[in-house]
Amino acid sequence: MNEAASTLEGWYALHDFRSINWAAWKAADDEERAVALDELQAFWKEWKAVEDSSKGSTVVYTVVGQKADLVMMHLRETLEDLKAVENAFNKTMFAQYTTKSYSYVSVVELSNYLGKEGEDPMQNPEIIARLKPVLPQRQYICFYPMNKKRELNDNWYMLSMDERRTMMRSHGMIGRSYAGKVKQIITGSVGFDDWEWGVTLFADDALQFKKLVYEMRFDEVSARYGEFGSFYVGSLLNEATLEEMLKL
Ligand code: VOV
Repeated sequence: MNEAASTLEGWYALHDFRSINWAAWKAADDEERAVALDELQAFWKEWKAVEDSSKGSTVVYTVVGQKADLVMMHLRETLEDLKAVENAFNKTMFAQYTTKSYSYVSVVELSNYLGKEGEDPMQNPEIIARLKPVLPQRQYICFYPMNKKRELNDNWYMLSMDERRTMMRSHGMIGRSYAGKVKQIITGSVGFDDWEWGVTLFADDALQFKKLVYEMRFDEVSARYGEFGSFYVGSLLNEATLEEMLKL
């Protein structure tokens, strides 16, 4: 049997995409809308408290285009915690004015391709911080799921560890040239969702997503072995910008 990469897992992730039912939102009266918004703002404060107690992290972004209107990305310690936050949102008044567009379940993952020999990664605070990250509040988010191919001639999983490591090194070099411009969070979803990984990128300049993803398309690991799902892009929401977005 070929050597599997060993992986480290951190917080569980839920990307929860919702669309706003504008007809229902507009049909509600002022008081109903105010109650829904208040409840949502209170809920948001609870997410912040979870983050302050280092038990998870949440960010909320708009989604541009018709795939969804917003995405709540939650990181939590367990799948039960993720389900609880999803349920709690579903029970809010605001949720009645939304429909479910898409969701993605995964877990923050690091692989050992570029790890240092002989080092126990769990003793490295940088690794721990990457496994349980506070999600960045950059202006833009980009999310897409992906696989590595398992076709007869292009089967990632039949390559030797050395071949995969060489390609991942090249991948990492391209990624590193975007340091400070794009922050990536890779979440593994084998056994959890329809694709093998979720890729979540954060940047203050959305064009850097295009440049990075395009450049990676020429790199063997993506050019030859990458398969990609739908892309979602949007901008950061906070309590104030959410209110602005929902104002009639
Ligand atoms: C912002 C830049 C950036 C940087 C610095 C970066 C670096 C690295 C390193 C060092 C490593 C390996 C160790 C680890 O950390 O796990 C990875 C791992 C991974 N990556 Fe990456 N990646 C980036 C960015 C980045 C992008 C944009 C994509 C999407 C690919 C594309 O074509 O659209 C991606 C994918 C992945 C995946 C799916 C994995 C897991 C592969 C596996 O087989 O296990 N990644 N990645």
